[in-house]
Amino acid sequence: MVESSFLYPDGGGIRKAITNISSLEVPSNRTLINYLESEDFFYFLFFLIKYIGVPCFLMHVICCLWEIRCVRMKDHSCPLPLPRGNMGFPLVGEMFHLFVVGAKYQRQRRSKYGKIYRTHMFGSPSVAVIGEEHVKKIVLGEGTLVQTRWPSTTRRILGTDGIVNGDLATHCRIKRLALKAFSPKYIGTYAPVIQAGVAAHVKEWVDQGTVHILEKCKQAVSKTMMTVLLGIKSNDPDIQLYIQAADDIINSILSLPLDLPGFGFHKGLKARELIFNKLESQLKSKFNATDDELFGDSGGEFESVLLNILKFARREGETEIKLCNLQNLSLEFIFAGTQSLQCSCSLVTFHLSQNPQVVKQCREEIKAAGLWDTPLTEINVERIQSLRFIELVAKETLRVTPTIPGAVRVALKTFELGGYQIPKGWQIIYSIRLTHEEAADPGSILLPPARTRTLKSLQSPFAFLPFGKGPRMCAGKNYGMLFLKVLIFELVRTADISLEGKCKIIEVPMTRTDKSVKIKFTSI
Ligand code: HEM
Repeated sequence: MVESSFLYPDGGGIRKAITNISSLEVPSNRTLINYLESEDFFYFLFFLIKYIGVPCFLMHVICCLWEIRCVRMKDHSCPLPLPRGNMGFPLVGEMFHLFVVGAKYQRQRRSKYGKIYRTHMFGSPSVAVIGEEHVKKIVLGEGTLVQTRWPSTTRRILGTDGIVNGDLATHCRIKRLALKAFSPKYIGTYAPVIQAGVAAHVKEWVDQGTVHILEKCKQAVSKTMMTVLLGIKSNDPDIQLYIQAADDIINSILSLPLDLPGFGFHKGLKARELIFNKLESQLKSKFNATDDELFGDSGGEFESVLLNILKFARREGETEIKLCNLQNLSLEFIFAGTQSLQCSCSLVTFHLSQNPQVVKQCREEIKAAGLWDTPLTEINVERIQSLRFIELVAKETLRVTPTIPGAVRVALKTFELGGYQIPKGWQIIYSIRLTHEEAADPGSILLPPARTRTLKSLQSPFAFLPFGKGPRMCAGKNYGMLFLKVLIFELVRTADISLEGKCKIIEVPMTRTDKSVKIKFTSI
């Protein structure tokens, strides 16, 4: 009896109700009226009200209070209303909705509330913004209306002396140097490493026949990035260790900030130390070198992006650069560049597998340029860069399936957007995915690129923004585009590409093929 009242605090009524529910079928010898008047029905009703109705009602009341609390955080000195929307559940806001429903969540909210709506995401009251005219105001408002702010874990792992988390002055100083290192003039110097890497990986995929494409793209991108960006050679005995460290850094960024063994954040800090030590041993001698030594003949040695940045700063004289800036920058490249490029490569391959007509047109372009039979490593990169159709395929992939679906800012002051107020301190999430969708035929799948020339999205600068826009635009855009173009070039020249089994595209937090997706390569 004691046990029974412990389990069923109302003295066994619930047990009875559960038993009644399991035998809910109304016995044939009793009329419905009899059943409704019976004690069984009373228990059933009691169970529903007490254990489902009351908690749901309380939850509803709590959500209403949460909604009121969040809405009261608006700027009362501003006469404009807040955007329409829903603040979700207390504390977690609409994070569950996003992760359970995926990208459909944003589409549902857009059709319900329009192109500007309020929500609660990543622990802050937020406003989601869609559409070129609104997104333009956000991305160009950096420093005046909004600023980029990453979670504290990102700042602790990546550091605050680089582009992503540096103060405005540091951001501008380092970003200018980074953009120079990725300018068309210098991108050509990295091309041979990209071409050799892509050629070797594509050959391996074709030899294997059928591969899990996301995993293979991860390997291809990581190894090449280590060499080109950080200067860690592909034959370094510890290369796998550094690639693993890069993975740990990416995984730790949005983890719980617990520096305890076994936790992602702890792994991230260890990985950071490993890469910092490697760069210190590689770059210290360059920092201590005289101008003659630094700018003299490199003896055919490959010059990485980081080394080029150091050289630009030294050449300019007044631009100061420290080892910590380059160390932070290396982690930022890993964080911002590796995963986005890996995912984009998996998507480009997937789209090629779905569009044989596009593959055929790429082949015709390559043949017309006289590049069909030349080994990839012997082709001058300018020739690949001049292939416009292949470039359109890369852009079209990023338009239809933008790897990074949006970016986050924080309002520096209360301002107006589309007739609504955006209160100071609120988060602004601008959507790249839905801005692309707004500007194009809804639901289109990799349009034949010939049609994309007339597409509004490629003509209007703020309707096509897979790399963002404005002062915070992607620093590695040229590198990413070149990598994708070289990959498309080599894939269509080498093999027929088809999907094996099911197709599954993941849309949150980054757009990519699912790790189970297999692509079959048949040598031609
Ligand atoms: C196809 C691949 C890539 C895509 C789609 C992509 C996209 C983006 C996007 C959307 C942003 C954020 C813009 C914003 O906040 O408004 C960004 C930022 C950034 N990306 Fe990329 N990216 C790619 C590859 C790369 C690569 C390869 C690198 C490095 C070599 C890189 C380095 C960065 C950096 C450093 C930032 C921060 C810029 C800043 O805060 O000023 N990205 N990228």
